[in-house]
Amino acid sequence: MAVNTETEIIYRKPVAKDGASVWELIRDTETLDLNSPYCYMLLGDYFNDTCMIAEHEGDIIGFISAFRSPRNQDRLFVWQVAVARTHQRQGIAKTMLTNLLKQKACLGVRFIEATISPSNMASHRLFLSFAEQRSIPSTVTAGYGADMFPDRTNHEDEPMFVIGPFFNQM
Ligand SMILES: CC(=O)NCC[C@H](N)C(=O)O
Repeated sequence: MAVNTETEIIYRKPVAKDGASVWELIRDTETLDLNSPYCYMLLGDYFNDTCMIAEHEGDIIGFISAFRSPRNQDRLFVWQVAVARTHQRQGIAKTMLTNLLKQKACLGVRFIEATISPSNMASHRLFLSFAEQRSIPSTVTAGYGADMFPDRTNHEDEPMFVIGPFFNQM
């Protein structure tokens, strides 16, 4: 059942104690690589300046994780974008990404990088509409091919989308 939450969503940085709930959200979306709960705690503890939570009535219903590339500070790698099935198609992912780019930690970002597998249609829509609406160029490179993953995981290709350059100031 979709929930109409136009005015009730809270957007905030994650903290370590959100790790278990984020893990459950990623698990339940069934479209992303499920990292360990420990990984999501670390993201909430050490990388939360470039991550965002969407919360509705106390439940975590959206999550975006990202970090500035250590070797190229003008690039923001967006790792995962997830929205609960009950809250999809309401612009929550777009709002999380937009809010994330407004964070001080994203000042000066000129490129967004993300790997998006062919079946991840939600992220395809998110990033391509982000680029189109701002008339920002986007390119796709090989990224991480299916052959890089262990044989029995049947993992899809993870082509790398690069959006930019764009001017991201507060
Ligand atoms: C943008 C996005 O959500 N990419 C997912 C990459 C990968 N399949 C993962 O789930 O971490």
